[in-house]
Amino acid sequence: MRRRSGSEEASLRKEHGTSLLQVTELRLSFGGVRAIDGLSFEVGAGEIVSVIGPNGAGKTSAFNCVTGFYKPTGGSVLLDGTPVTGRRPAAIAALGVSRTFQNPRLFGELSVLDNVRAGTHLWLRQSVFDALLHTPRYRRSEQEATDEAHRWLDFVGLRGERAGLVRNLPYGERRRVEIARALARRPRLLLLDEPAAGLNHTEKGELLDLIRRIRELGTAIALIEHDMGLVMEVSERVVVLNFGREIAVGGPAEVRRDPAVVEAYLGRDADEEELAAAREEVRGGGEVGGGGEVGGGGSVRGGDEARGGGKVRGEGD
Ligand SMILES: Nc1ncnc2c1ncn2[C@@H]1O[C@H](COP(=O)(O)OP(=O)(O)OP(=O)(O)O)[C@@H](O)[C@H]1O
Repeated sequence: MRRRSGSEEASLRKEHGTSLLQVTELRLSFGGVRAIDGLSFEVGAGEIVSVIGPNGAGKTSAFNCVTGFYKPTGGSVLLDGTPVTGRRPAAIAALGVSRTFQNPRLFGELSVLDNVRAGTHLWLRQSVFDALLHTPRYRRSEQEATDEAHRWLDFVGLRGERAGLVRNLPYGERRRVEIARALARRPRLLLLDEPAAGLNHTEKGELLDLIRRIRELGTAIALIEHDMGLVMEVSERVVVLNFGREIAVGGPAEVRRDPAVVEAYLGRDADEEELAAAREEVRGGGEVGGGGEVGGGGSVRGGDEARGGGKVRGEGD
């Protein structure tokens, strides 16, 4: 088990400036289940941080607390020093936090383009008066939204038809649209929840390139991912969770050597052969997609759906 020392914290700040996202002693319970149990981690401005851990470790719950979809039962979330703990998703999005979901949540009955245009409404300045009367200002801002949506679709490399319904796109393309919509919100911090799930080898390579290009824009990225090849390749820091707590943090090379990480993925009763296999998986094979899915360990699978207990919110809440 490894915790950051005070001097490590200080050098982290020096390297990345004041943390863009600072999560401290976060707690979240669903009835008797402690989904998050005193979790602390940070993301610096422009940094790529991966959050990994076995199924049920609390990764998605942590993202849901950061983005306001779940209301934590304790602890704090600071964004650029401003407390946002327990605020609503729309308020947190307006402060520059954007996200994607484990299963893309798009408006299936809208076109590809309109899905991305929806992201621009966070910053478009339109009054009800402009919209009702279709004033020149309204028409200009609508054109601006369309142009920007096209730019983001170019940026993510969308191959499919933009005027058609988003639900007719193949899965991998829908994932791109969801990232384009998140980017259209012009975030300072982008949270990606398992963006490589369901992608083929080529698509994973393209995702790796896309994540790097997003970061070049100055956007910080927090990434939940089971594909260890991708995690090891793209992350500057990796935070490892188990049972709702951080059990290790460090650079990819450091984390994959950490015995606590291998054990978390496999459980305590593993024999030598299983441990060797798990080490290999955590290592990720050095190439994108090379590590396959890392699972095992924690046995409960989470998800986005409310199953009672803690306070859960929807986006429009
Ligand atoms: N809405 C909910 N209601 C009840 N329990 C929940 C809810 N969301 C998550 N949990 C529980 O909280 C714990 C953490 O789940 P979470 O989905 O955050 O884990 P995860 O690390 O993201 O897992 P995975 O890698 O499988 O997505 C699990 O025990 C899960 O069953």
